Amino acid sequence: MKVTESIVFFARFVARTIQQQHMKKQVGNVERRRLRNLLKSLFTRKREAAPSVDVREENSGIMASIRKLKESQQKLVRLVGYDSSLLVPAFSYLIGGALFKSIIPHFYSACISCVAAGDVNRGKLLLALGGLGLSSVLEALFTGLRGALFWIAGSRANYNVRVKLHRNLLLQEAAFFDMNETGFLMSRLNNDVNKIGQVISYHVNVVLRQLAQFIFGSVFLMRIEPKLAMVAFAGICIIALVSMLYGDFSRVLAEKVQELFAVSSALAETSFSMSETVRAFDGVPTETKKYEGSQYDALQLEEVQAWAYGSHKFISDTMQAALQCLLLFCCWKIGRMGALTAAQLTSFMFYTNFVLESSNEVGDQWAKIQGAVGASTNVFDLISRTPEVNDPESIRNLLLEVQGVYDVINNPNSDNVVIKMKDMTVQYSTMERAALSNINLEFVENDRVAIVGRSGSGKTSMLRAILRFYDPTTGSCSLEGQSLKEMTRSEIASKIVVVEQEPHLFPMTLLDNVLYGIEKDCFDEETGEERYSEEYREAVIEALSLAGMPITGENNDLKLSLDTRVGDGGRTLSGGQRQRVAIARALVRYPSVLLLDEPTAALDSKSEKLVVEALNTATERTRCMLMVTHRLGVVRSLGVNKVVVLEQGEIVEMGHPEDLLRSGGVYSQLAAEQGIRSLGVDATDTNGQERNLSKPYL
Ligand SMILES: Nc1ncnc2c1ncn2[C@@H]1O[C@H](COP(=O)(O)OP(=O)(O)OP(=O)(O)O)[C@@H](O)[C@H]1O
Repeated sequence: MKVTESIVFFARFVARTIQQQHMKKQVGNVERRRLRNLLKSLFTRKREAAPSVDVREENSGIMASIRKLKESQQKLVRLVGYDSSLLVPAFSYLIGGALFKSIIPHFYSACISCVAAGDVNRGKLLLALGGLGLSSVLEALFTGLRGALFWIAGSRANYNVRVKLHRNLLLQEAAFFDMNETGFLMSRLNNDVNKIGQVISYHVNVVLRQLAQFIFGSVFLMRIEPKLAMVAFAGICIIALVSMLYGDFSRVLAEKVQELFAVSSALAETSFSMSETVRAFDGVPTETKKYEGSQYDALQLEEVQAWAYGSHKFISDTMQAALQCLLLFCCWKIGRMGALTAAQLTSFMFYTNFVLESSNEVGDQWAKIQGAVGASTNVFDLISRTPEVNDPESIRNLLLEVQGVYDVINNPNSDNVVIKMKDMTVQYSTMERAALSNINLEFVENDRVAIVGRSGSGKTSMLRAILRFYDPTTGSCSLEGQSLKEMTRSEIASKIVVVEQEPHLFPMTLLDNVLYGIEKDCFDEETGEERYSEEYREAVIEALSLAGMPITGENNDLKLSLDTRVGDGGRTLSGGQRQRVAIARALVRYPSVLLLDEPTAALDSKSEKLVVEALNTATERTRCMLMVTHRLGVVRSLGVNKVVVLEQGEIVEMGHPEDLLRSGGVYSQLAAEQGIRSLGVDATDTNGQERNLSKPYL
């Protein structure tokens, strides 16, 4: 029985092993195919992207590499904004260090000759030893200084490029962020910029040093034996050619690897930011698979990079060794003819090695620089990208002021108009149908407007157009008589404040959140940091109190203070509390326009009551309030006097809410679905607004 069990067990084991081997083979085949496709796509895409023959010729080969490197260097120098106080000493130490390093073999070979020949002249040996010691110390000193300065240069490059990139990314239009995920941009900001710093602090530093050493070494070689030196240079040129070809290949691969890392980091960022949804829907395997897939692609290409490096190293080292043998053979022949002394031959071989090592290092670093050039291309493109929605130029501002004066003279009533949309169409580039079509609207002083409509009708798009997150495709949108296109971001932000459905707070104090965007006006001598003055602090205390979130007195249940930190996204506060902080943010600013985006949608009835009260207070401080909402109950509680009903991006109804309720149109239909009926009051009655406010929400 035991024997049969063992046989069955063994048979099962063999079967399982065969099955596993088969599966492994299949996976291996799939992986190989995947890698092949990856590489194929890499180079076919490169070919597809290649334009006409002439241009292709221009863009291929070593000259193109040099040109690309030159362009990148020029951009880099412009971007990092170095001044001579750093560059001049750095390069001086570099040249000094290289010079002393190239003198060392001279004294070294002199010492060896004295020792090998058993020279009795003590002075000669001491001179050689002294020269060796002095040049070694000076070389070490210059190397240290050069290393430190290039390190600083690399760090400054990182700092400057990163700050400029961060700023330019934040300046991009909203549509840019629809197309580029946060993680993708984060990868550009961190990984790619790091590569640039590394190139300057290390690779460029090494290449320049080796290049200088190569030049000084070559001078010594030429002095000793010009004909032999020419043979050495010919060999070095061939090795350099191989290195350059490898450098070109390395750049293409590095570009792709950085791209894959950026994709991968976008995936990670999304999965972290949606961690609760991932957990709730047991999405860990899905997210892991996606992340693993993108990392795996990068890993495969990195392995290709490693093999390419290994092959290059093998080829160039072998060629170098062959060249050394050839040179030794030539030295032997020349030595036999008595054309060179033993000391000269020793010196020549030292310098040959010296020059070969330098050229080898240049070849090695060249490939790494090329790799970093690949990574930096994307960074430069992002830094130089001009946003499609941007501030007007100063000259246009001037023209506009003239136009503004003209408008005021010709249209004296325009003062009263706060927001005006004229034939405004908003179309997202990724959508075929316009989100808003041919909108004509005017909101005047004291208007309290509700924009309603079914999901996807274009309500949020209207708010975005007013905030100038997107420019109208045709037509215009103006604020207080001035086209939004002619206003700077800071002008718009000083006049329009938005309270979102789920306001995002920064992981800072309550004070900093309420005053976000307002510059600190005092300097704290104790801490040496900037801070807000007492007036600002008092304004925030008042705003928080008016927003229904007092931080002083008995009603401060949560024991909050201005310096309480609210955590990431404001997670230490409830939805209603976050909403009230956002309202306080609006209250301190006294904006011309208050925009509300579903302000009470995420709240329970108790919080809603508090938030509505706070919103009414905030609305009193503005010229005009505009609200997007699905919950029509809030239309009454906020005393809305004008409702705009949208359907498929067009205005289908507009008027006083009570009129619309009675008219039996789309609005009354939407209201009926929520159990809201007409109050039966005369909507044209000027006191109607106050009466409605005292009514319950629904
Ligand atoms: N960033 C965007 N890129 C492309 N299309 C968009 C974008 N935002 C909205 N849209 C499209 O524009 C149309 C209007 O969307 P919008 O968000 O303005 O509607 P909404 O009335 O606010 O909807 P909801 O009430 O569901 O929030 C929709 O068809 C939507 O798919």
